[in-house]
Amino acid sequence: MTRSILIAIDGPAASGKGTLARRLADYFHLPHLDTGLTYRAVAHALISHGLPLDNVSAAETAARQVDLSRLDKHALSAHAVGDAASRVAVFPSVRKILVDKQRAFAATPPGAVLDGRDIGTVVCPDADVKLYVTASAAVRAGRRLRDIESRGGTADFGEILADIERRDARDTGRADSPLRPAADAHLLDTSEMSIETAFLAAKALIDEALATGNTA
Ligand SMILES: Nc1ncnc2c1ncn2[C@@H]1O[C@H](COP(=O)(O)OP(=O)(O)O)[C@@H](O)[C@H]1O
Ligand SMILES: Nc1ccn([C@@H]2O[C@H](COP(=O)(O)OP(=O)(O)O)[C@@H](O)[C@H]2O)c(=O)n1
Repeated sequence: MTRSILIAIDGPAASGKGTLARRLADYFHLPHLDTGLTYRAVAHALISHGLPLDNVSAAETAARQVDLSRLDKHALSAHAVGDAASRVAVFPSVRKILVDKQRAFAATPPGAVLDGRDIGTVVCPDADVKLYVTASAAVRAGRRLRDIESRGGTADFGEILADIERRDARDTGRADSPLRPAADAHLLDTSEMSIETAFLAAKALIDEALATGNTA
């Protein structure tokens, strides 16, 4: 019987963690969960009902209704929904509801790849391998701008950069589960890496950790 493999990937907005997580999940034949979508789904539900993002009890209700098998990446992908998600993500009661669902996903054989902000530190502290993916804020803003333009939208680089820096500050500065690398995470700065180079670097780290049993 093959053992379960759990890969935890964290990092700031537009660092490339989702792209990397999908490639690794495909390569290692593991299910993938983009945990950012769970926070986006809560924010999207509040916005759709015209409710303020600091309505904690409505956010808790929306969090309870999140169904991991029905997360609509396309509907939740807007840049503004990411910002709104980081506002509901500060509430510990909302986090607890979502983290319980994320842990259940991670605990199901044959393992999984999860990406987010607190996977290596809080959701799956016993993951086999932990990666912390970064890139400079300017590189990340450029990537997000290209994302928006590729969907036919327009945006200003300076505004996207300011949004990214504000979100970084909110995610690293919150009291509950702030964004930070786990002590045993492998750091991967993709500022100067192509998607393929980042994938090969991550795969090498994971292959080595699994072969030596020297997992995170
Ligand atoms: N190493 C890379 N080099 C260039 N572009 C990248 C790289 N990694 C990801 N991207 C692109 O940057 C954008 C953001 O990547 P994504 O994986 O969605 O980031 P995150 O999940 O961290 O928000 C996507 O358009 C993706 O194709
Ligand atoms: N595990 C996670 C994942 C996302 N989040 C929050 O949800 C927001 C949106 O996450 P995301 O991963 O979809 O954002 P992007 O990196 O795709 O821009 C983040 O800015 C965090 O505030 C979180 O707190 N914990």
